[in-house]
Amino acid sequence: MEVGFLGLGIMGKAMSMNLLKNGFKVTVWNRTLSKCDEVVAHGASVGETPAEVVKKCNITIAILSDPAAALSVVFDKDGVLDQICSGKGYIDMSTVDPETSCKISEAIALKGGHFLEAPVSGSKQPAETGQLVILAAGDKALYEEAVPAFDVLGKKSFFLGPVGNGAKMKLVVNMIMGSVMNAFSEGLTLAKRSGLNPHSLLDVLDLGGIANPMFRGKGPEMVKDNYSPAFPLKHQQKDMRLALALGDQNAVSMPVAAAANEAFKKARSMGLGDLDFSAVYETVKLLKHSS
Ligand SMILES: NC(=O)C1=CN([C@@H]2O[C@H](COP(=O)(O)OP(=O)(O)OC[C@H]3O[C@@H](n4cnc5c(N)ncnc54)[C@H](OP(=O)(O)O)[C@@H]3O)[C@@H](O)[C@H]2O)C=CC1
Ligand SMILES: O=CCCC(=O)O
Repeated sequence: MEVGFLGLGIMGKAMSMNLLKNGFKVTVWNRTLSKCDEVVAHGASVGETPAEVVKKCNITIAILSDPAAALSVVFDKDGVLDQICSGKGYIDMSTVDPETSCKISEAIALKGGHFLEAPVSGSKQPAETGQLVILAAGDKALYEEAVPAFDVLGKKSFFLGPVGNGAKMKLVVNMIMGSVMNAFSEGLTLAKRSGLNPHSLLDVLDLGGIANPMFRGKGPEMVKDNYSPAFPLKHQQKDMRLALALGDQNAVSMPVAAAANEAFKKARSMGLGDLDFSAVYETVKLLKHSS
């Protein structure tokens, strides 16, 4: 199977390499073209523009930073819309808001093409090992056609119905994750400030009812102040912002998520946006004792 792949950031690079490893023919494009070199060394071809990739491949996957990037790659000159047509499918795996997905879907349908949104749960390591959770919605026939690729990229795929439902599910999940990360940061700080060993806290948490892979994976690194990026903090803050907008639209009061969003904004203002989202811990540590 031949697929196009747009966007070779942390996720896109790992996912396209994984497709190559599993025998797919892959043609890649990235805004900064030099980032294609490593995947090309592993057998990928390069397209000079998104349009060139779509022209060559019947299915093109994208995973880009945010709604502005997702829209630009489709609508700008030499973008996806230039070449999408009947018989071709476009799958956007970026985390965006439902409105962005719907806008892309409508434009592609007008050209006779097929669209699926398919944001993912899971981060750099699950992307490298094909253990993502795929939250697809939109064109069911395209979903079925993409299952062989999804089976390589993920451990489980969900088809959630009409376009927008994948984006909504992803935003709800990441809203919860961002709020939990803030509570975890406060807990680690409280443990340390009150004289406890933070490693003991991690051991206790890992044996209880709120044990989870995030505490297990990120906790020891946070204690070492290591925020090497798997999921960049700027993207987590984008997801909180988009989830809060979804809350506005649905009149859902979300004070916990709103406070978490403020902490991620604070972290961005401290220049931590390109670090892992666990660097929000630094905003809690920053608050000094008042007595
Ligand atoms: N990292 C993670 O753990 C996860 C991330 N996600 C989501 O996946 C998406 C990608 O994340 P990740 O790989 O971490 O992000 P990165 O920041 O590592 O990569 C972002 C990608 O988007 C491209 N890009 C940014 N702006 C534009 C633009 N205007 N036009 C074209 N391309 C653009 C970048 O190109 P260039 O190289 O030129 O800058 C790069 O390829 C995001 O929506 C994120 O929320 C979802 C699950 C997990
Ligand atoms: O969107 C990013 C999700 C990161 C994760 O699930 O660990």
